[in-house]
Amino acid sequence: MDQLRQSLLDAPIIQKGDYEYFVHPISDGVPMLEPGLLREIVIKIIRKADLEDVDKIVTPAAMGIHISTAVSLMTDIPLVVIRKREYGLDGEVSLHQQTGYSEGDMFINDVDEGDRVLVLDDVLSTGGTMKAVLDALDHIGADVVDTVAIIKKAGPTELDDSEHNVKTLINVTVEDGEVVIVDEHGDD
Ligand SMILES: O=P(O)(O)OC[C@H]1O[C@H](OP(=O)(O)OP(=O)(O)O)[C@H](O)[C@@H]1O
Ligand SMILES: Nc1ncnc2[nH]cnc12
Repeated sequence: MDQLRQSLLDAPIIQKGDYEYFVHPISDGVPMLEPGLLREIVIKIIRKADLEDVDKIVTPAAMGIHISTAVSLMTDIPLVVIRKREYGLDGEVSLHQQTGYSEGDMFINDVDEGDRVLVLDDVLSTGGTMKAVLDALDHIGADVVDTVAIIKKAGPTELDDSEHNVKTLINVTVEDGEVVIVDEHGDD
C-alpha cells in the first residue's frame, strides 16, 4: 500500500509560470495510471471518509472524475460532476475557480438543498477550487458530510480561515525540482 508515495517521488515537475506542478497519474493521467495505484487510493478514501447516508459524490472536472467513478463503483453512491461547461438547466449554480496557474467558471447541476454529499478531488493546493466548490454547495444548502483530496501540496490555502476541513491522503511539497513527502498519512 505505498504506490501513492512512490509515484509522487517519481513525479516529474514542470513550471506553469512560477507555479511548480507535479505531473502524476492521479492528477494528470500521465504517466499512466496503474490499476493497483487507483485501487490503493479508493481503499484509502473509503477508510478515511465519512460515508454515512451520503446521497451523492460531487467532484470537479476533470481530474476528480476517475477517482470518484472508482469510489462510486465500490460504494454504490451516485456521482455528480462539476463541469467547466454551462448547460442552463433549472437550478444550475455557477462558481469561479482560481488555482495557482489558471481560473475559470464551473457549473453545478443536480445537487439540491438537503442532499448529503461527499466532495472528492485529486489535489488541494491553493484551495481556490475547493473553496469555490464548498461555498457553492453551502449556497445550494447541501449538507457536506465530508471532503477528501488525494494529494495536498502543502502551504496556506483559501480554506485556512473557514470552518471547512479537507481530509487528504498524502501531503507533499516541491523542493529543488522534486516532490518531498511532508506527511505520508495526510490530514484527518
Ligand atoms: O487547490 P487549487 O489551487 O485550486 O488546485 C487544485 C485544482 O487544480 C486542478 O484542477 P484544474 O482546474 O487544473 O483542472 P483539471 O482537473 O482539469 O486538471 C485539480 O484537479 C484541482 O481541482
Ligand atoms: N498536478 C498538480 N501538481 C501541482 N499542483 C497542482 N495543483 C493542481 N494540480 C496540480
